[in-house]
Amino acid sequence: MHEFFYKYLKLFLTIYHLINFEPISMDSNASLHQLFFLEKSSTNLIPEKFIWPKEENHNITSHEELNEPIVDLEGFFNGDKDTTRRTTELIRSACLSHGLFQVINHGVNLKLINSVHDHVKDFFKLPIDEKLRVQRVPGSFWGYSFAHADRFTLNLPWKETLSCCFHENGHDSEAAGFFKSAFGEECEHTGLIFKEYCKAMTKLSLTIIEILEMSLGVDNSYFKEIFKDGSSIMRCNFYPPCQEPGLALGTGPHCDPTALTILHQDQVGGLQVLSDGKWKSVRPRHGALVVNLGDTLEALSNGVYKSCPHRAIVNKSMERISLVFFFCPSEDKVIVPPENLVTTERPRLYPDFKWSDFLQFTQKYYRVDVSTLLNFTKWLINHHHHQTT
Ligand SMILES: C=C1C[C@]23C[C@H]1CC[C@H]2[C@]1(C)CCC[C@@](C)(C(=O)O)[C@H]1[C@@H]3C(=O)O
Ligand SMILES: O=C(O)CCC(=O)C(=O)O
Ligand SMILES: [Fe+2]
Repeated sequence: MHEFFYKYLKLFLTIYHLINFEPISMDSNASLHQLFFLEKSSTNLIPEKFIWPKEENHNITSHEELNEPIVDLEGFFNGDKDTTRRTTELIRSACLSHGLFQVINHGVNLKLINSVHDHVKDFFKLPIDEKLRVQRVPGSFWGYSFAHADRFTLNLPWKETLSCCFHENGHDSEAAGFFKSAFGEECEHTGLIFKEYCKAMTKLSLTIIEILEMSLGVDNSYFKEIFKDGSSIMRCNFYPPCQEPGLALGTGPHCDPTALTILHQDQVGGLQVLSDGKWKSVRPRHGALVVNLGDTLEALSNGVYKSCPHRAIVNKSMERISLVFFFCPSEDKVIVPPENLVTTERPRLYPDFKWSDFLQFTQKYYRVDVSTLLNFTKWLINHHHHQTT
């Protein structure tokens, strides 16, 4: 199968060459991104579709680091009052400014994290034709996607992704079944590991939600209720090396539309946050997990806490993997901030909405960026206006 594919690709390249009268070599170092999008840029080494506007990709060489808190959760888990108060304060200050912090002693087994990384790496090393067998179909969150080329035509991200969904009370073997049916019996194990990882992430997400409730003085469990029975998204990003790291982006600037994101990055680094008008790097730390707030949490807190604007840059020589867990509310719960966060000085910032509608907006009508929530709000108001007139 593998050989057949490359023969086919070579044939395709030859035909392309004949049509274009251009010297083209089957360079074994050329990345798949290069080979798949043969529209050549006249001046650059990468295809035009991967080149982002100047204002998005500037400052790539700046090495300023974000000064986010590194929060140790051990004291909280042990029920230590003083430490818990300090933890809550630390998280509050990060959420008031840019919405990102890291956690250590988070209770997630480091062996499990490494094991997911190994499986993910093996998956992305498979020949492209095998990966395409589990290609994500539009509207679904299951499967493989290559530069999102099936969804977008411009500003393509320099990455491949593998995604799945996770529902606490879902079918026991959903992920296991997906891998087994796609790659055969021996891959059932990969699915089980994914499932275990998502379970651990859900547990940690609920812990963090509890701390966020305390930090906002919200009645215990108001937020928690909204997440009961929700279906979350797990996404693995693979960023191949890129000859023009200053022109491309691995993941473009955006805020996650979801509520809470727990991210594990390898030691290569590339995650950046927009803070005080500058892109700052989030330094990879062994064993730590990066937590950031998404738009749904900003709406839930009536704008008190900030959804974190971030992106991922690419690297000239190293590949990079990040494991991202997007914690989502239950589909039909209405996102309304609790009473104590709505006052005359701070009126409602966002209208009521259901997570299912917001998710649909991001998949059908809008490409997620740093202004998704604002534009969704406008869309909702417009939509409502049309329905009532
Ligand atoms: C609801 C979602 C849309 C995206 C996947 C989940 C959570 C985050 C979103 C995303 C990852 C943010 C960056 C841009 C995006 C297009 C991507 O690079 O994958 C986003 C996802 C998407 O629309 O599929
Ligand atoms: O890979 C990263 O570090 C960031 C990925 C990201 O922001 C996302 O998948 O939403
Ligand atoms: Fe993100």
